[in-house]
Amino acid sequence: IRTVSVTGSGIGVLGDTKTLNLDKVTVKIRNKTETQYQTNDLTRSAVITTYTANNATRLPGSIVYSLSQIINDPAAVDAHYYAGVVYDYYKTKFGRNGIDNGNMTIKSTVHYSRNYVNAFWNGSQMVYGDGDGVNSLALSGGLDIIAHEMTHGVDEYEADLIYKDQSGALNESFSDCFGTFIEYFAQKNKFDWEMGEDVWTPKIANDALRSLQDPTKYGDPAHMNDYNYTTSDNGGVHTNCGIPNKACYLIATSSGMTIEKTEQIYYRALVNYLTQSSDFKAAKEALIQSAVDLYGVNSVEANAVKAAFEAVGIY
Ligand SMILES: CCCCC[C@H](S)C(=O)N[C@@H](Cc1ccccc1)C(=O)N[C@@H](C)C(=O)O
Ligand SMILES: [Ca+2]
Ligand SMILES: [Ca+2]
Ligand SMILES: [Zn+2]
Repeated sequence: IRTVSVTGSGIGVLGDTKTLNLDKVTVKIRNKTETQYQTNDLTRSAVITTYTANNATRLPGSIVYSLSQIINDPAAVDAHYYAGVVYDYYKTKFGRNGIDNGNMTIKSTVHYSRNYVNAFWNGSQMVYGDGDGVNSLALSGGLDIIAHEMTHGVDEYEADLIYKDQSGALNESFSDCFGTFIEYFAQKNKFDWEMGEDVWTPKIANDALRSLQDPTKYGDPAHMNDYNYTTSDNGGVHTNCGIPNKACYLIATSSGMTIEKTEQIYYRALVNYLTQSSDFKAAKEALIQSAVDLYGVNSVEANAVKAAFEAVGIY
């Protein structure tokens, strides 16, 4: 087997052409050799490998490859390309070496199951469904979704927030916040405070799965008074995240604040202060302390964090 890094391309879920870093491998199949261009990106300090489950559920499945430098699998094209974008974000903004800060291989699997309208981090890798064409297109087509999933990986090596009730809603919220920060970093022209909009309900315009700016737009709470006490969805982690999500939006859009300052505060809290059992109040304290560390006691930044969490009912 001989491998060498080459540049290829492919069309993404939304029909756009993306340049891809591929691995040109000569394999022996019985008594003949075949040259494969595999979705294995060796150009960064962390290897990025993209697999297909071929609509089954065994993980990671098989590496996506082509006999030419064109990858003819839109879901794989976007999963492969956007994983690199998210790696570059964490490296550029915080000097972080990928998911574990040790340049572990970044693995994604696309075409998981059938008509699967979801995506997840399974503790070791990212997994994406194809959607069902009505509720969503293939989920790897949304950069904010990929950033959401890869941030779960980062969380696992840092705070490792328990995926239940308030710590679980925080876990979801940090993934939504960094999903939004990363969309701003990479696609300022497509930046918004909503989640999944690029692939959500192809037949309906201007909608998304969640909004950080106005969680109530999609039926999620934006204040502690409306916290959903439920046992479903691990204590409503995908709805109650609206409360810290709203706080994040308020922080970033407060006077004197920027997304660049907000993401530094959030990253420092995730790495230095949050723990597995942190609840919303602990998150408020962690984020205020992070802002104090970075910008000073009683700073505009620290006060913006305090005011935002109080505005959503967390004192
Ligand atoms: C087995 C199901 C596991 C769901 C948990 C994953 S991390 C998750 O939160 N997935 C995101 C995907 C996403 C993200 C942003 C925008 C759109 C969709 C999620 O929010 N899933 C929703 C649909 C859910 O599981 O309720
Ligand atoms: Ca978005
Ligand atoms: Ca839509
Ligand atoms: Zn999630």
